[in-house]
Amino acid sequence: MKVAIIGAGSLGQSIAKGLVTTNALTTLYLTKRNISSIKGFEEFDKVELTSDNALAVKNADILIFAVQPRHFEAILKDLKPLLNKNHVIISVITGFAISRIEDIVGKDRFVVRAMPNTAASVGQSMTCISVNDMAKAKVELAKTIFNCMGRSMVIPEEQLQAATVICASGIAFWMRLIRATTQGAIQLGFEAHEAHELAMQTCFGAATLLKESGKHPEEEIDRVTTPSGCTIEGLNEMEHQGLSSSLIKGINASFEKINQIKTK
Ligand SMILES: NC(=O)C1=CN([C@@H]2O[C@H](COP(=O)(O)OP(=O)(O)OC[C@H]3O[C@@H](n4cnc5c(N)ncnc54)[C@H](O)[C@@H]3O)[C@@H](O)[C@H]2O)C=CC1
Ligand SMILES: O=C(O)[C@@H]1CCC=N1
Repeated sequence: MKVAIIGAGSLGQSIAKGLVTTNALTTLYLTKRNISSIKGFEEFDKVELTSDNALAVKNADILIFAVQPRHFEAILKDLKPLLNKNHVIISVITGFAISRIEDIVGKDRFVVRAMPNTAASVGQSMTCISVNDMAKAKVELAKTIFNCMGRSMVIPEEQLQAATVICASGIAFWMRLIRATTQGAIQLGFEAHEAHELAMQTCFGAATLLKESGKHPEEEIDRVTTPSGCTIEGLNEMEHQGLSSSLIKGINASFEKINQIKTK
């Protein structure tokens, strides 16, 4: 695979970190207007850094666009003359519909819209993928790419905005929950670094329990809650204060906002 990431900013670099150790990769082009901040990637033999998008497009088969939404249209229009029928065009750009990409490159091109998250950099992204009609033949390839940096799920494009809230913004939501748990632990007497480790590893353990057992969260909750014990006391107080409700409302607010964001 020869891959180019056009726009190696925050998300583009997370994807690059997830991809760089993949054996299937022969070359990874990283483009950015000013490449001085990504020099660290030079330590990888397979990585080529350039500010020349055209060079990357000419030399790669798989193009991952990770620029800001407002820049995407102009960049794609510029590169259009260089695109050939074998290129797989992958956009990770929020809110930019496949139909808008097809309007620029044509319906006869392989177009994939994907939404990874920043945990791609540590091989733990949850990436949702949608494809145009042409790229139905490239679904396995798209999954292979994103499975290199975590797990992936193919979903209808109509659900991609919701997936962005749950999985991409979701990283921030979970961070805030971990942070709040840390604050609670400090109040109970732990040093900040200890509190952070306790919160993080407990969160990791909870997710791993569900992943490995396939159980519903309530089943695992039942195993922890001693009758009249401290867990149910804490859980009930959290619910009286609206824990589940505030999370659900936050997710809905985020979804309303993402549907208002104009990408032009
Ligand atoms: N899935 C996720 O977790 C997230 C997704 N996003 C989406 O990912 C996309 C990228 O977001 P970020 O990485 O946060 O943005 P960013 O601003 O960090 O990265 C964009 C990069 O594109 C580069 N760039 C701009 N014009 C260029 C050009 N003509 N040629 C080559 N490179 C160019 C910029 O120098 C910058 O490094 C956005 O569309 C955003 O909506 C953003 C944050 C999180
Ligand atoms: O906050 C945002 O709007 C973008 C989309 C998902 C993550 N970051």
